[in-house]
Amino acid sequence: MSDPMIEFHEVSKVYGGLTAVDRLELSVPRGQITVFVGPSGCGKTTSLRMVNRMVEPSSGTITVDGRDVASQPAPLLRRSMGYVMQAAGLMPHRTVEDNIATVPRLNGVSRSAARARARELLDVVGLPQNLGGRYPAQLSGGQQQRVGVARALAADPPVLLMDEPFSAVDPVVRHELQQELVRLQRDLGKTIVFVTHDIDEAVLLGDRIAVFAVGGRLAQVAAPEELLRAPADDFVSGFVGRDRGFRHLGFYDDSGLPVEPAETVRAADVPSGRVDEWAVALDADGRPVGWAGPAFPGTLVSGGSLHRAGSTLRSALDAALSSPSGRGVVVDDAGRLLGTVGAGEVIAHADRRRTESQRARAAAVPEGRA
Ligand SMILES: Nc1ncnc2c1ncn2[C@@H]1O[C@H](COP(=O)(O)OP(=O)(O)OP(=O)(O)O)[C@@H](O)[C@H]1O
Repeated sequence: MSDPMIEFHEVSKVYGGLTAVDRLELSVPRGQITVFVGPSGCGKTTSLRMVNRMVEPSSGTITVDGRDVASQPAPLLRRSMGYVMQAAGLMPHRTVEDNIATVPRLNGVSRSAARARARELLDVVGLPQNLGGRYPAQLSGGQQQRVGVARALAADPPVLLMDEPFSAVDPVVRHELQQELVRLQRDLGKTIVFVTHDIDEAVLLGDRIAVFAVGGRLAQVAAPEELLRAPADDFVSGFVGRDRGFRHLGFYDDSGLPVEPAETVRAADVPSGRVDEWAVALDADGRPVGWAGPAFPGTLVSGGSLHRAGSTLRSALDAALSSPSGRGVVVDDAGRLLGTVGAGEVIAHADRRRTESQRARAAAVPEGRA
């Protein structure tokens, strides 16, 4: 690894007779998101907490930016890294602004400067400034998690440790928070270690994924694409799941995927009209709002998911499979209809892409190593 930010050398943690983390050897690259994933009780949280000395290792060493964490006072070390946990962990009797300002205040920043920074950070995490004067209980779960992220960023630490930060919010908000984290990471270039037990979240967020197995053993570290393509052993392939082939479609964009022109009908005409074949119903701006079908005269049938041109084959296949007509609806960035795709075409295309990438990999392997 060219530029590690955090390194675990032979790190173990034993509680009584139980090995929570077993001789962990791992490098976390600078400026990327590394995800620790694995089933419950396999040592992910313990490994994360040893980085900022919330938990002390039984043996081994951990370095951050080349310095042994054991050589630094634990309270200072903790303040030098952002930490976000599942329940946001906000102080209930302090306003949002004061919660965010906590670490800068501990670091000696004046109250007014710390509050100004807090207001700036509300913006960074996508919250309106007027929430700054509220108390945590007056926010939704998703808003509280955003405040938790803002608080972790307040002292501009190079490292963010995140322990299942989005697991308590509903799936829609969770997806929003995940997208935001990817954006933040791109903009701020932090080194992020993110714990989850959800392989989908790991694949979505991780530049690299470390899969932990029961007994605190590191089973595999790899980029998401490699993890799905070549799980190291039965445990990893079982954990990444039977539908890993389907997930893999998320790594191919839709370039070259043939999009067919679609029959269309104006949504306003559907109630009276009859159609001979499936037609996409469009609003006045050319945006799909459903389907008209021969077996459903006069009815606007709700559509499936929409596939935005340029996104992945996974999204294209989902659009096709969720569509009442069997044709996935493809739209442009403004949400206007471009055409349709069928599931068979997506799969045939995925097959072509896979063959191409296998050929490219084979060509890249030095002679004698294939
Ligand atoms: N303070 C503690 N005292 C004793 N045992 C502990 C302590 N903290 C964790 N353990 C044990 O160590 C093992 C690893 O726990 P850890 O919380 O790191 O797992 P995890 O992978 O993060 O699990 P989860 O996904 O459920 O949070 C578990 O068996 C747990 O019961």
